[in-house]
Amino acid sequence: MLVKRVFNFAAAHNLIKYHGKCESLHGHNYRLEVTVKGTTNDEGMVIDFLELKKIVKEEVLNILDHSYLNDIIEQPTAENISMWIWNKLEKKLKRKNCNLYEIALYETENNIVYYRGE
Ligand SMILES: Nc1nc2c(c(=O)[nH]1)N=C([C@H](O)[C@H](O)COP(=O)(O)OP(=O)(O)OP(=O)(O)O)CN2
Ligand SMILES: [Zn+2]
Repeated sequence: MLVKRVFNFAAAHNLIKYHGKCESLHGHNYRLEVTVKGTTNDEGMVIDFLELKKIVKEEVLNILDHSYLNDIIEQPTAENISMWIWNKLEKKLKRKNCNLYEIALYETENNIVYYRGE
C-alpha cells in the first residue's frame, strides 16, 4: 500500500552549468510529494501522516524553504534536489512495516521529476 503526503516550499536557484534563462537567479514554488510503501501496523497505518509531516519538516523543509538552493545542493536541478531529499529521508522513514518509495518534485506544474532511489 502507498501513502503520500504533499508539501510546498519556495526557493531560489541558478543553474550555473546550464546555458539558457535558468542560468540567472530565479525562484520556484516547489510541490513535493513524499510516498511511503508498506503494510498497515496495529494502528491500521502504514505511517502516521503526522509523523511523516514532522520528519519531512525537520529534515527537508526547515532547510530548503526560503533558501538559496545553490548554497545547499550543487547544480540544484529538480533531479539533484530530488536525490538530496531522498538521501535525507530514506533512513528516517525505514521501518519494520514500511520504507520510502518515491519522491516527486514539481518545479512548476508542468516540470516534474520522480525519484525512487535509482
Ligand atoms: N531536466 C531539467 N530541466 C530543467 C530544469 C531541471 O531542473 N531539470 N530546470 C530548469 C529551470 O530551472 C526551470 O525549471 C525552468 O522553469 P520555467 O522557466 O518556469 O519552465 P517552463 O518554461 O517550462 O515553464 P512552464 O510554466 O512550466 O511551462 C530548466 N530545465
Ligand atoms: Zn529553476
